[in-house]
Amino acid sequence: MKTAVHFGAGNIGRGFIGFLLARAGYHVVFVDINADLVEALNKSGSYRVVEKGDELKVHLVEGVEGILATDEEMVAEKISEAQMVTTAVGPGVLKAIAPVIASGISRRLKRSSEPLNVIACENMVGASTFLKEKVMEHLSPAERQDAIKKVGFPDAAVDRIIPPQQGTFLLDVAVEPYFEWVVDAGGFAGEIPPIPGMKSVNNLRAYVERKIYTLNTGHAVAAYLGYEKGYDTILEALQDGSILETVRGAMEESGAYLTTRFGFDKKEHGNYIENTLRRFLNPALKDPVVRVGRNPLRKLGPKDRLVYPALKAQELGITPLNLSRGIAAALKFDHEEDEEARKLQRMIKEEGIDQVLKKVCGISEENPLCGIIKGYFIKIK
Ligand SMILES: NC(=O)c1ccc[n+]([C@@H]2O[C@H](COP(=O)([O-])OP(=O)(O)OC[C@H]3O[C@@H](n4cnc5c(N)ncnc54)[C@H](O)[C@@H]3O)[C@@H](O)[C@H]2O)c1
Ligand SMILES: O=P(O)(O)OC[C@@H](O)[C@@H](O)[C@H](O)[C@H](O)CO
Repeated sequence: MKTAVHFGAGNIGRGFIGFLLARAGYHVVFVDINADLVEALNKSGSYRVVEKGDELKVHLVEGVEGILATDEEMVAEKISEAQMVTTAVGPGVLKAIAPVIASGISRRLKRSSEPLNVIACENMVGASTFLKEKVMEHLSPAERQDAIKKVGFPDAAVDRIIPPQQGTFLLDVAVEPYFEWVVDAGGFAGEIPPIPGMKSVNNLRAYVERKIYTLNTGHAVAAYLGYEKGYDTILEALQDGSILETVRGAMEESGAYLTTRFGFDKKEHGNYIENTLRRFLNPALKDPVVRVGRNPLRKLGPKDRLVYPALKAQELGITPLNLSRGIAAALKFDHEEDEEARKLQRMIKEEGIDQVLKKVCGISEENPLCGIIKGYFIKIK
């Protein structure tokens, strides 16, 4: 039987990637730092994915197991026997899992010449390429030469909204019906494995940028403006007409960049925006604004969902007022339970807003955006 080792038995791990891999006939080995999840996976060996759309659909995922991430010996051994390694741990964790992936690859190269593919399924442009760089740092020069031929790291775009779970059974996952997993066809080692639901394309960059700078852009603006106004969920935030208008405006500003850069048809892109908004408004998804706004330092980064499209729109001669409004709200995100939010607020207090815009967002004082964002920031109570 084919084996897939998946890092991160969280929402995307169980509800999306692990689910598709198991459905394609892989024995899925979940690696996680959460001992309760690992224990539950080993105890039951199965869980349910519940699609919450107009109607309810329940899928049973069977033949799965769990390993604690700290059991590095076992993790490396499983990787050495696997055909696929996937991740959904969050972009900030990729560096930490690179050594054990390298150790598994090193063992495998000694035993087999079969190809292995490693796909980082994270909200980050070029996540697998980044993971590859980190993994290669832990291989010897000879292993690196070998790995370049036998181990693929295709980049990917992953899209399925999965909020935190509220059910009574720890492993069950409630998901929206929609999903899209798109992978760079040119990045695979060996044949592209046939996994129903995974689409391989030659223009991945267009897919991944469209997803992150549309869906995640709009989502983040909704989360930060919603948090600012005291709403709990994305649905509540978007039922506020003024927030909906800013969210749509921000997606249109990033859309001006995306349609110019990738040649998407403007009408079709408009439909993509409206479909995305409809997904945000799914009443069955109780998606907290604090989940969608999590890790504000990452989300305010120069390549991430808010600042990058704002700078790109600016290059086209557009003043991205809605994105700037979203950035200002993100800078105010002070959710106590979020470590990055606490750090961000400390930085603003100690270093001032100009320094934070420069250091975190890559927006210099000379850039007119700096003044626009500050103008909004000052007005937020
Ligand atoms: N939830 C969504 O709607 C969604 C959709 C598309 C993409 N994503 C992306 O998928 C990734 C995962 O998101 P999620 O919502 O599933 O998060 P999550 O918090 O539900 O799951 C992450 C899992 O990774 C585990 N983890 C953390 N450090 C680890 C380590 N060192 N080794 C192994 N496991 C570790 C955590 O314990 C957790 O179970 C993120 O990059 C996110 O941006 C999320
Ligand atoms: O996962 P993050 O923190 O990068 O972003 C939060 C949400 O926007 C995100 O998880 C979406 O729900 C997801 O990207 C939908 O495909």
